[in-house]
Amino acid sequence: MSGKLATEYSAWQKLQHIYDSEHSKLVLKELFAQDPQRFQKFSREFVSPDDPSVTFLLDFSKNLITEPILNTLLDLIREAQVETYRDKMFAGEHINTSEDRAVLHVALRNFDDFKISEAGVDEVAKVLAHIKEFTEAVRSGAWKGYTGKTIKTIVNIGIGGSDLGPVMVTEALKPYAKRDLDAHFVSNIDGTHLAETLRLCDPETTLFIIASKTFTTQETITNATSARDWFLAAAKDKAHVAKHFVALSTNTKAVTAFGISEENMFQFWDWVGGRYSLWSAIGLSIALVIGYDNFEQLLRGAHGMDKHFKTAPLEQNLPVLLAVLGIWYNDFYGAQTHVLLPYDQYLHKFADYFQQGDMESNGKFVTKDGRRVSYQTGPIIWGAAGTNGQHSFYQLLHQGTKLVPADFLAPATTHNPIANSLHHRILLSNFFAQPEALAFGKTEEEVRKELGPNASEPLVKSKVFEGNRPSNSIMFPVLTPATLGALIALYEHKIFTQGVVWGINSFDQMGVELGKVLAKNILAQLGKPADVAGHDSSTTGLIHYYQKHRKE
Ligand SMILES: O=P(O)(O)OC[C@H]1O[C@@H](O)[C@@H](O)[C@@H](O)[C@@H]1O
Repeated sequence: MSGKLATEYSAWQKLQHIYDSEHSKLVLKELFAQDPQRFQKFSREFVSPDDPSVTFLLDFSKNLITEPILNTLLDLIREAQVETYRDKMFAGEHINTSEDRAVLHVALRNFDDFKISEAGVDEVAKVLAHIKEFTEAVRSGAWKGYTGKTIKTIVNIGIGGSDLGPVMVTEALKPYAKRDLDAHFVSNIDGTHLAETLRLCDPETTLFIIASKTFTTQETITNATSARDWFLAAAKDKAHVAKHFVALSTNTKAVTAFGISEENMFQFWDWVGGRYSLWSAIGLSIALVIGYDNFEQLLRGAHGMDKHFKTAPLEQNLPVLLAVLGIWYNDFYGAQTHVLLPYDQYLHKFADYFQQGDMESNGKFVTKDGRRVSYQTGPIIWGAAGTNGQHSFYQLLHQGTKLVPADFLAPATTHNPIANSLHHRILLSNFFAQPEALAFGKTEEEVRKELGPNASEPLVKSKVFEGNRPSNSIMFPVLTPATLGALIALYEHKIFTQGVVWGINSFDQMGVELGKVLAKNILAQLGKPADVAGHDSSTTGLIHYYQKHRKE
């Protein structure tokens, strides 16, 4: 990010030239046939520098690249000074320029390796100790509710980054969960979300965790207030709130104004972005569910990836490799989306999580110095856990008209080896088969041979798979807290790397503000038709329809 538009880098121009002159010749079937070493050349094994059990394989050989293309993509990384900006991030420089903030989620999982001087970094260990002490008290039953009973249910109330990370990780690490502690997550302002959750809760045994970096988010504060009203309807005395409500926030003033005392508040800092905050106090619900030691393992796993990202040479650097492959398709092939396909039911929220992680970070059309980009920035992220997607949207992946680069992820060992691991073998056979089918397809000739001479032309054509559809495959031995931490950090740093190349600020989210302001204005006008003013005819018509038909 040298103040240049990405298109101004000479490596970018070279890549455009390569794409224009060579892309029709980049055929996976041929590339594999020509080079028996292709898998060896284009796969890397990550072994955490901190813990050799944290390891995974990235196979990126089924991508539309050659060695010269990869080298040119890495030249782009050099020219955009990604390593310099990476080091600035790790050093605590204020690389979030629009908000004048450091970007230090890496400091939340640092365990003393990197020296970072930024206010608050020296308090990380203290907050972790608070999380440890509190989670142990709740999990052991020492923490009692207002009638002396132990906590059986936790309800995290938060939205966006104060929800998606805890939801994704508690789902992913269920094998490590305390099964007699129910965890619920309420995010939507739709009263249905809270009402249906409260049906499952007993005020005497429920702990509410109010998670909000700003503690001003309309949805969260409204849900928290209604939850407190529900609680007080049973508990009567406001003094009991202290045993049933804790807050995770950077805003002490608003937390205490809400009625939660400072000792029940878990602090974090403005240098933790919402979508990078599961490592902070926002992870309290994770620590409650899986226990503090496992939560720390998650952090340590991420730290191992941080070290790798910071020190590994570019051609070995996994986040960098994923980033350049994404740029190749996004900016040269014109792919609009990127699909995340974990073959692990425990990772069924992984794509939802990185929808915010990636799209809120890199969905931007203005560079850091205010120029309109002339190229594509962040892709649309989507996905679902395998094999479900195969019976739904994979048709388009295989035979649609769009190029959809895919990441397949799977553990070699399942936590649930039922039927002698038959389920897992079937799952993995699909995990191996799908990238193979995408890459190599099925020719017309093969279809004809299969159908015989009497097959109709349309039938033959409809059964052809053109192939040449790229994917990455990531395999790991087993989904442990540390492995998950490393995987999340892998994608975080991929997003960072792409943001630097595109010249955008990956760490603000100005695009979420306009809708909030308009909604606030409209809320004040919902009373009667005469109050509805200042809108276009469509918006006015919609509000009038609501006013005519509502029954409250
Ligand atoms: O944690 P709080 O402050 O409630 O924010 C919750 C979410 O709000 C949204 O508008 C975005 O800005 C997200 O990045 C953020 O995670």
